[in-house]
Amino acid sequence: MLYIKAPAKINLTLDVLYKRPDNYHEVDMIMTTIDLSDRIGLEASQDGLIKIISADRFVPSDERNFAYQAAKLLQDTYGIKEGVSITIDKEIPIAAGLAGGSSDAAATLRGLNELWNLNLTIDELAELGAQIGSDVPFCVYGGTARATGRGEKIEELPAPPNCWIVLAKPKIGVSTADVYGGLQLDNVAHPDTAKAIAAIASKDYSALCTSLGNVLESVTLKLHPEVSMIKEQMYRLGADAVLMSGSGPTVFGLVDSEARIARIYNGLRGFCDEVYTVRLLGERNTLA
Ligand SMILES: C[C@@](CO)(OP(=O)(O)O)[C@H](O)COP(=O)(O)OP(=O)(O)OC[C@H]1O[C@@H](n2ccc(N)nc2=O)[C@H](O)[C@@H]1O
Ligand SMILES: Nc1ncnc2c1ncn2[C@@H]1O[C@H](COP(=O)(O)OP(=O)(O)O)[C@@H](O)[C@H]1O
Repeated sequence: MLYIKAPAKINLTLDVLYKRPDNYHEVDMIMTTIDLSDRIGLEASQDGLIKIISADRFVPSDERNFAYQAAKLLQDTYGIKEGVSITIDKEIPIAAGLAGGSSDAAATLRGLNELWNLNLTIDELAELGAQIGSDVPFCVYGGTARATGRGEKIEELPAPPNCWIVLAKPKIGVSTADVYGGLQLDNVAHPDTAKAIAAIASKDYSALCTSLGNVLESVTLKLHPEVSMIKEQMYRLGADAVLMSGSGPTVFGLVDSEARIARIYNGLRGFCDEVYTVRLLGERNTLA
């Protein structure tokens, strides 16, 4: 069995420029991976079948699973006759704005490249991944990147300044399509992406904290007031900066002192079931 880590991402910035004729939105965002990961196990089989095994009943076990789609795409594109059993140990909350499904697909692409001896480059894997979802190319590379286009054009960035991340996920699932669909671009505050990139380049933690922004908050916070409540609570408990990740509803806070982490974590546990303290991974994935 080959095991691969599939880390979650957060969006440090998420700007939407305009709606495109293909119904996607042109985005400009900074994403970075965190050490909250699913674990993907891959076992080759000779029957040609793709099987999904997961103890989590919310993980689709058929062709709706993005990891299934990744394996099928490789089989169809390269005429692979082998099959694979894909075991997904789910740690990343589902439909949370953390790209769990996309990361499972990306890890499956990286792992099957090795298991099926395909010898594809990481750029080729990322290009294939774009056929599965807009966040998959970023997840193939991992690390920290600016993503443009519909999210599939990836430009590597250096690791952000060292800090802790507190994540809190309210008990609601959010549909990415619904959130983009509800966006009204004439009345949103756009993040300063260039300032955030400069802050990352110079490892300036304070400047990074003041340059976070996500235009999708304008939609999700209106639909789900509990997300605003969690943001306020995180600020009150002492986080240096707080933002919703992706289309939500997960909220993350940046903290640069270990001493404050326990207070924020414990304070949030009072009224939110799913709270995590994680580190930024910063650097890119190795190929497998
Ligand atoms: C918002 C973000 C930010 O990282 O993440 P999540 O909240 O999903 O984690 C992404 O843009 C989500 O990417 P992903 O979840 O891969 O989306 P896709 O499967 O490609 O698209 C789902 C739907 O979202 C909308 N969509 C997605 C990407 C984009 N640039 N414009 C869009 O309008 C489209 O309606 C599309 O049909
Ligand atoms: N491997 C997978 N893990 C989780 N969800 C998956 C997976 N494959 C497909 N999905 C579907 O993708 C949807 C979005 O899930 P996810 O990727 O976790 O969230 P998000 O798009 O908010 O980052 C879910 O509703 C789920 O049914």
